[in-house]
Amino acid sequence: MSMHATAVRAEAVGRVFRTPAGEVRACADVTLTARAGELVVVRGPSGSGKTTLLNLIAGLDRPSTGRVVLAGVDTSTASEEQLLALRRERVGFVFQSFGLLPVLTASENVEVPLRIQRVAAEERSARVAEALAAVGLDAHAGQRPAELSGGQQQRVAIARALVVEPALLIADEPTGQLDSQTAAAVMDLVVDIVHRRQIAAVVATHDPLLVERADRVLTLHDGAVVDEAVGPFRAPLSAP
Ligand SMILES: Nc1ncnc2c1ncn2[C@@H]1O[C@H](COP(=O)(O)OP(=O)(O)OP(=O)(O)O)[C@@H](O)[C@H]1O
Repeated sequence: MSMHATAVRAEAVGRVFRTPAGEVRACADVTLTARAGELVVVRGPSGSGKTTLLNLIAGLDRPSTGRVVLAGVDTSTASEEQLLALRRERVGFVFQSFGLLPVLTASENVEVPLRIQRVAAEERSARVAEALAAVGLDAHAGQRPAELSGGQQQRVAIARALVVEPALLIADEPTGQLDSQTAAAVMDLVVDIVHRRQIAAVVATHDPLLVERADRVLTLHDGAVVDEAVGPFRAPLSAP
């Protein structure tokens, strides 16, 4: 993959939900591109459509209008099987609630996506060890989620997202349950991983520290982009 490969592109995407109370336009005419090594932050008040947009670009949901091209595949015309494979192999997910399985150890949690992909045992253990080391948790591999701090649990979730070597990392309020100091450490880790591994990341967050580090910030209101800003820390394209 080249340095600036497009991991996902949403083109004039809309999503309408039909409810007993009528139609809800959760996403309206949103265009967004996330390239390898880029951190895109999506922010906006509660109900502004952040989760809806993340679901669309991650291939968990399909748009009502417009299109999403994820790892080169148009999600509107892809089959359910293709979408499932795309999500498993190309997308890493991190959620506010961590989503770890409580009976499994940290390394077993990280191993789950590789088991689903039927990766051989020897390769699995090498990749799990590498992913846990990348998030600084090698010493905690045998501990269950309840035996880890919130920040450590979120780092396990990040390792689980990374172990598939995704083109796209999707994170929905990843630091929402963490105290500010732990949140800052987790955000540093995410930013470092995005840049070092050249993964495209789209993160829904209110956290000003992450907004500050973003390459692009989209602000949503009632499903529509009301502001789009280029981050101050983006390296100039023609750096000497
Ligand atoms: N499956 C659904 N069916 C009907 N309406 C939905 C559905 N999913 C979301 N909505 C509506 O779409 C709008 C956007 O919701 P969404 O969850 O995307 O917002 P959000 O910005 O992620 O909010 P929060 O910050 O509170 O998580 C809301 O009005 C919500 O009620």
